[in-house]
Amino acid sequence: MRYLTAGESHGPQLTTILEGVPSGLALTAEQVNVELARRQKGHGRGRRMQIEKDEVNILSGVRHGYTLGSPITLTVENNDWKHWTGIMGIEPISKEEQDEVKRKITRPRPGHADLNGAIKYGHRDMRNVLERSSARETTVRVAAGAVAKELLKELGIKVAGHVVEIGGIKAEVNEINSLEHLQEVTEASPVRCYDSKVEQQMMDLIDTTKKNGDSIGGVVEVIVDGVPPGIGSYVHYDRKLDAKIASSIMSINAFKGVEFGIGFQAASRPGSEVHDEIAWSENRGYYRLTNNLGGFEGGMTTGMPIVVRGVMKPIPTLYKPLKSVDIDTKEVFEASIERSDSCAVPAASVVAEAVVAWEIATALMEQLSGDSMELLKENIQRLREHAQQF
Ligand SMILES: Cc1cc2nc3c(=O)[nH]c(=O)nc-3n(C[C@H](O)[C@H](O)[C@H](O)COP(=O)(O)O)c2cc1C
Ligand SMILES: C=C(O[C@@H]1CC(C(=O)O)=C[C@@H](OP(=O)(O)O)[C@H]1O)C(=O)O
Repeated sequence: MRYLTAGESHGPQLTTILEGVPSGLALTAEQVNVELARRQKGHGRGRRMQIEKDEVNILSGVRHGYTLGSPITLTVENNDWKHWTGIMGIEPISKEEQDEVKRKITRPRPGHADLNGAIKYGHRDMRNVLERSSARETTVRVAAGAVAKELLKELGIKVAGHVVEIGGIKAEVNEINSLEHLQEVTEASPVRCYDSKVEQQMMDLIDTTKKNGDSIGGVVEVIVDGVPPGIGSYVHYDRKLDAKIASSIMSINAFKGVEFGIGFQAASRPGSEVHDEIAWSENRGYYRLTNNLGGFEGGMTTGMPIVVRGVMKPIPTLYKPLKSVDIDTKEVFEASIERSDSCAVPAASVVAEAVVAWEIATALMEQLSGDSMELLKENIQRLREHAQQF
C-alpha cells in the first residue's frame, strides 16, 4: 500500500490518495472522523484548532460502506481557507495585486523549513515553503492511518498511542493491563497521559512555558499488539520493518529520534539484561519472557507487542523572539508570531499511531498478498497457525 498527500495549510483542502487497500474493508466517514477529532485535541494547542473542525470526505474507492480495492481519495477542508483566499488564491494575479495581497514573508523562522526550503526551491516569499511544510498535512496522514487501523482491527491487531513525557516530566507506565484500557484512560486525559499523578504537572508546565513565550516537546509511545512473528525481513536492508517504522515516525513534523523497547538504555546494560529469553507453551507457541527489544529482532516482528517511541522537539514558533536574518535586507531581526501551538505532543501521539498503523498494514499486505479482506484474513490465520505449530 502507498499514499500521497497534497494541500497547503491555508489552502482549500488537504487530500490523500491511498493505493492498494484491499477490497471488502468496512469503512465510513464516521470512523475516520473519530481519529481526526482525536488529533485536534490536547492541552497546548493554539487558536487554529478552534477554527478547524476536521471532517473527511470520501470521494472514491468506497461503495456502500466497503472498500473496492481501487484508489481511495480522502479530503479534509480547511475552514481557515476563507480567511486566506486572497493570499492563497490559485488564479494568477497582477504585480500590483501581488504587492497588495501577498504580504511576502522574507524572515525565516528558526526551526522551520523556511530558509532551507526557500534556498532549495528559489522562493523569495517563504509562504511558498511554510504552507506545505506545516504539520497541517498530518490531518490526512491521520485519515490514511484511520483506514490502516480499521484493516488491522479486522485482523485482530490493536494500536494505541500515548504521551510518556512532556518537557522532562515522565509518566509511570508499568501497570498498563490492556491496550483498550490504555486507550480509554489516555483519551480522557488532556495531555493523553496514562499517569494521572503527573498529568496536572504536564499541563502546568505547558501553561507556564506558554506564559513565558516559550514552547515544549516530549516523547510519545505507540504499542501494537497482535502482529504475528516474522513480518518484515532480515534478508535486505529495505525490507526491515523496524527501519520502516522508524522512518515513518521521523517523517512526522518536529520528530527528532526514535527508539524501540528499552532503546537507548541498551547502551548501558549488559547483554543479559537486554536480550529477551525465548519460551514456548502449548497455547501461546513461542514467546519472550521480557520485551526489552520492543517486538523486533533482525528487522522482523517477534510476535511480542511492538513498542516504539518518538521524541518531538519543542514547537519552533515562539512568542519569545529568536534571532534570524531577513533574506532581502540581510538585517538581523527577532522573529515574532501571531499564533502557534505551544505544545503539540498529545496531538502528535495520534499522528504517530496513524503512521505506525500504516507501515504495519502495508507490511502485512506485502507479505500476505491479500487483495481482499477475505483472503487477507485467511492468510494471516494460516501464518498464525504456522508460527504456533512450528
Ligand atoms: C501536530 C503538530 C502540530 C504542530 N504545530 C506547530 C505550530 O503550531 N507551530 C510551529 O511552529 N510548529 C508546529 N509544529 C512543528 C513544525 O511543523 C515543524 O517543527 C516544522 O515543520 C519543521 O520541521 P522539523 O521540525 O521536522 O524539522 C507542529 C507539529 C505537529 C506534529
Ligand atoms: C493547522 C494545524 O497545525 C498547524 C501546524 C503549524 C506548523 O507550523 O506546523 C502551525 C500552526 O498553523 P497556523 O499558523 O495556521 O496557526 C498550527 O495550527 C493542524 O495541526 O491541523
